Amino acid sequence: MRVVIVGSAHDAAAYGCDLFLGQLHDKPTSVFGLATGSTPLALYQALIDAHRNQGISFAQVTTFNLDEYVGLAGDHSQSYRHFMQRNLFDCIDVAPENTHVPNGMAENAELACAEYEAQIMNAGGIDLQLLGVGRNGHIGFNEPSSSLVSRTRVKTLTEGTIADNARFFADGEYQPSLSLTMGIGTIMDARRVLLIATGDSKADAMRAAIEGPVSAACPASILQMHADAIVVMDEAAAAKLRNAEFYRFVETQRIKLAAKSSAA
Ligand SMILES: N[C@@H]1[C@@H](O)[C@H](O)[C@@H](COP(=O)(O)O)O[C@@H]1O
Repeated sequence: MRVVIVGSAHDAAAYGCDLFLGQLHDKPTSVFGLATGSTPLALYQALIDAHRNQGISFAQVTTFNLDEYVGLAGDHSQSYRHFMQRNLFDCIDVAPENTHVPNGMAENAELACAEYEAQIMNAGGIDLQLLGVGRNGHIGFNEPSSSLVSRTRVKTLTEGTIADNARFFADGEYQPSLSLTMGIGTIMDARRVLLIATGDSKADAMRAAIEGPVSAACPASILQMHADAIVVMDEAAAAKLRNAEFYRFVETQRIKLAAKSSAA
């Protein structure tokens, strides 16, 4: 696991944007796994800026989102489909038919989940999966106690997650308590995983994920078992890491090595 500590949320977004653009340069038909929530917004804006100001094209890209609320149609202002259209897809040249979000209105949710898995497989798998993290260490909507080998399925949200996400819903507005989410096994199948965490509310989750045991009690800890996982966080989210200085040293050495090999 590459652990990268940067100065701010903006720096974390810039680091993530570089990884996305590097992947896109190497493979214009890249398959990207995408996340929602407030953390990815700055990264998505950086991708939009790259499209608008550098002419970066996403026309051959395919995307799969981590999750969607059960019971919200794609045009509902609080659905994750609507979030993605508003915050990324409507602002770049990705082909609408190449963007995929689990169907929160599916008559048969189990079948919809199986179809989602098949779509990911038919696309050739995910090249780069973006993750945020919940304050309890959840990834996607895989809450603590989720099987570490789970696939896309319906999951019940914890009270804490519902409370954390209530800020996006008006008083009295229906807020779902169920979701369709890629499983932890689905996420781990991605060839590379990038988790971004910012703010002090994520410090406990990051310490558990990076320095704790691999455990369903902290789903993000599974990234310790991924061959190419990168965790980028700001100082606030890194505040409780015991070995922060070592991670900083390792990253500076990695950058030097990369510079040397590119100069060779
Ligand atoms: N399903 C999403 C997760 O994918 C996201 O990582 C988490 C944290 O969101 P934020 O980035 O707003 O803290 O919120 C929700 O639970």
